[in-house]
Order: sequence, then C-alpha cells, then structure tokens
Amino acid sequence: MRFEERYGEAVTDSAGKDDYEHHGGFPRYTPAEVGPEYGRLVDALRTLQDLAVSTAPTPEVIEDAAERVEALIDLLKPFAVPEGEQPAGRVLSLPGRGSLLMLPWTVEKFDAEGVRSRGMFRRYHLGGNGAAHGGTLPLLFDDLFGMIQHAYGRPISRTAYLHINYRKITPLDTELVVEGSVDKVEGRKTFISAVLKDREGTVLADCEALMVQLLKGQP
Ligand SMILES: CCCCCCCCCC(=O)SCCNC(=O)CCNC(=O)[C@H](O)C(C)(C)COP(=O)(O)OP(=O)(O)OC[C@H]1O[C@@H](n2cnc3c(N)ncnc32)[C@H](O)[C@@H]1OP(=O)(O)O
Repeated sequence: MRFEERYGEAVTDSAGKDDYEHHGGFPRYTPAEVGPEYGRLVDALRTLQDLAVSTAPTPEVIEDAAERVEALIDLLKPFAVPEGEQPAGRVLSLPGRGSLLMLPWTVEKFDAEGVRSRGMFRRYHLGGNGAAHGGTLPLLFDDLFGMIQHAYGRPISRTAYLHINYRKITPLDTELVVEGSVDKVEGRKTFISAVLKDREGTVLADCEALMVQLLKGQP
C-alpha cells in the first residue's frame, strides 16, 4: 500500500517504503473503505463513552439506557469478523483511524522525517483533578511510534520498552500536538522519541522507546 493512500496530504515524498517480506507473523492490513455513516457511528460512540463516565442518571434512566445498549449489542453481534476485517483501526481519514481504543487524534504529517498528530484528551480519558489519566499517554505515544517506524520504512516491530517523562499536567478538552521521529537504527532495533506539547509550545511529556523488528513468524 502506498503511503499517499494511507495518509493522503500528510505524506511527503520522503516517506519510507515498508517491506512486507519482513512482517514477522503479522497479517497484511489494508485500509477500509467505509461511508460517512461509519465516522458518524464512531463519533457517537465516543460521545457515549464520555457520557458513560461523566453522568449520574436516575435508576429509571440507567435501566432505559441499559436496555438500549443491549439492543445495540444485539444489532451488531451478528456482524463480528476476525482481526483485520473490521473497519475500526483501518479508516485512515478518521481520528484514531476509527478505533475507539485509539485517542481521537488526526495525523497531519507522516514521512520518514517523522510523524505529527493533533487532538484532544476528552472526559473519557480523565485521570484525576481535570488531568488526563497517566495510562492514556503511553497509548498515544505507542501508537505514534508504530506509525513513525512504519513511515521510516522499518519492518514490522514491537515495542520492547517505552519511557515517559510526565513534565506537566496534561489537560482535557485542549488541543495538543505530539510529534516524533527515529533517532537511531541498530540492526533490528529502532530508537524513537517524541514530545507532547500544548499550543503555546509547553512540553507536557516526552517519551523515548525501543522497537525491535520481528523475526519471521514472531507474534
Ligand atoms: C500495519 C500494521 C502496523 C502494526 C504495528 C505494530 C506496532 C505494535 C507496537 C506495540 O505496541 S507491540 C505491543 C507491546 N510490545 C510487546 O508486546 C512486545 C513483547 N516483547 C516481545 O515480543 C519481544 O521481547 C521482542 C520482539 C520485543 C524482542 O524479543 P526478541 O527475542 O525477538 O529479541 P531479543 O531479546 O533477541 O533482543 C533483540 C535486541 O533488542 C534488545 N532488547 C530487547 N528488549 C529490550 C529491552 N526491553 N530493553 C533494551 N534492549 C532490549 C536486545 O538486547 C537485543 O539487542 P542486541 O541485538 O544489541 O543484542
């Protein structure tokens, strides 16, 4: 798959070329083609997640909500598919690639020099006292690092370690930017670092990680 197809205008000519000969045991993932209704569903589900962790309804409303969610489960259950066939995580135009697990951030630069993504932590990501939960930052960085090593043209790798420095409180509902790049390559090892900043350029967190290229058949 060409990087232009993957990330559209965020891609420049320097984007690396991945080699599917070296994907370890990973299946080949392709972008999903979906209509606008998919983005609408994911957006509604994200708002539902925010509300699920920020409301205190009456018992009657809770019962009503439970019945509606159970009806939604019954609606979707017959459409379960194996990993790699679901649109979630494969819709590159949507925040978080359409995956509810991923932070709803949008990639705005994707090439061999690095990857930059912009977005917000929402109420769903609350840790305490108005700040993002500390565990949501590794999720943001780890997913970014996967994209960075891919944009650099490195074969499929897994994170061996990830070190975060939490420099300042990470606020909710505030536009932030995260950017990182490959620092060094040594054989199977790719060393990557990234920085999370607010719009004023204040560093909220920085992170460095080692990703190790998978050997043939490695899970
Ligand atoms: C399009 C699809 C895109 C998909 C992208 C996928 C991105 C996924 C990103 C992830 O989040 S993966 C999930 C979290 N990570 C894991 O679950 C990884 C679990 N660990 C492993 O599978 C293995 O430990 C690993 C593949 C990372 C390495 O095991 P190996 O047995 O293949 O390697 P080995 O232990 O021989 O180490 C290779 C080199 O890395 C070094 N190394 C490994 N782990 C290290 C560590 N923790 N700290 C420092 N160095 C480390 C090790 O010293 C050695 O260095 P040298 O070559 O210089 O001797």
